[in-house]
Amino acid sequence: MDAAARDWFASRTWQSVEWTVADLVAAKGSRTVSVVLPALNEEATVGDVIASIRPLVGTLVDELVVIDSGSTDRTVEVALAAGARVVLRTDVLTELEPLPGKGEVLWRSLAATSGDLLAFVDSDLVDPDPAFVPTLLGPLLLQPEVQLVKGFYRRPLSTEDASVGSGGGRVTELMARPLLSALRPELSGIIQPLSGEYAGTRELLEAVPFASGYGVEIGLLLDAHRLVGLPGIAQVNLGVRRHRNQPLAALGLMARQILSTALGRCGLLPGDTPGELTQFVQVAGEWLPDTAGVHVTDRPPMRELLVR
Ligand SMILES: O=c1ccn([C@@H]2O[C@H](COP(=O)(O)OP(=O)(O)O)[C@@H](O)[C@H]2O)c(=O)[nH]1
Ligand SMILES: O=C(O)[C@@H](COP(=O)(O)O)O[C@H]1O[C@H](CO)[C@@H](O)[C@H](O)[C@H]1O
Repeated sequence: MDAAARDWFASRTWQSVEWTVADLVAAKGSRTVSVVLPALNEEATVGDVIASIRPLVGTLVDELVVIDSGSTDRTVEVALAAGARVVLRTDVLTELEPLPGKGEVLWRSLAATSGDLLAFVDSDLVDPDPAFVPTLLGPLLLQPEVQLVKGFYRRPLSTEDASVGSGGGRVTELMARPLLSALRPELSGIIQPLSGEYAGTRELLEAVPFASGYGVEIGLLLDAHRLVGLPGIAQVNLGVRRHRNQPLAALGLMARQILSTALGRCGLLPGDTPGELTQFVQVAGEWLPDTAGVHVTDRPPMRELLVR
């Protein structure tokens, strides 16, 4: 392991946490916390994810927001019934036509919320752990230098025994981790670089661009490293994380978006370069090409748009 990564791993990894919610509320002082759940057609799971966080609202958490990504199912209704505030991507920055993608709604969530600190939690989690948010917020509230906290966990695939499985994080293991080891070995100590559960300061999150698609996590990690260095980044053990696993072909498209963003952030590919991915499907015994466009736009740092 890269020497800097090894030193960072030793000093900024919490394998277990000693703080309580009460400790964090005391440390929070006048700072405010927004929890944001990006959601695209998550009617089956968003209610439970909200329920796992809602007891913190009013103490550790000041606002719990589902940012909807154009759902066509009952995500909005379920989220409202579960007690979250729901913001449609067209409700905010209305002058900008929404782009498709997870990063787009996370970027828009900065304009829809006011917390000094933000925590992002995916809406497709299965058996979400109420400790996720307090564990993520700990280093931000207790370590002044830290501006980005990534969660890590054992990730069973939905087809595996949840008590021992670890087959999840397929894009992480097969693409993101090898890519970071090649291009940014200092970040090779990050256990889950793509984890969808992470927290950051508004100061950092409004200072960096957001990749509009699935490249948002790798882009934020690379930009955080560029702006605040390893001392500004921490990682916390969240235990076990299960979610709805997409099929391999969908993860191929996700990986292609992540690759575009990472190569752009590392100066190896001009940003916003349109691309495509050709995959193959078998139809009546024949293998046929299936080509999809991959054009992931970066949204600019929010602070360039918002006059506070
Ligand atoms: O265009 C999108 C794609 C995804 N998501 C949300 O982002 C989270 C992670 O997306 P997904 O589950 O598709 O990725 P995976 O976890 O499979 O890597 C989930 O809450 C999705 O509902 C979103 O809001 N907009
Ligand atoms: O980590 C991964 O490899 C992918 C796919 O996970 P699985 O193989 O379905 O467990 O999931 C993550 O990647 C996305 C892109 O960064 C994030 O947006 C998701 O939140 C995260 O679950």
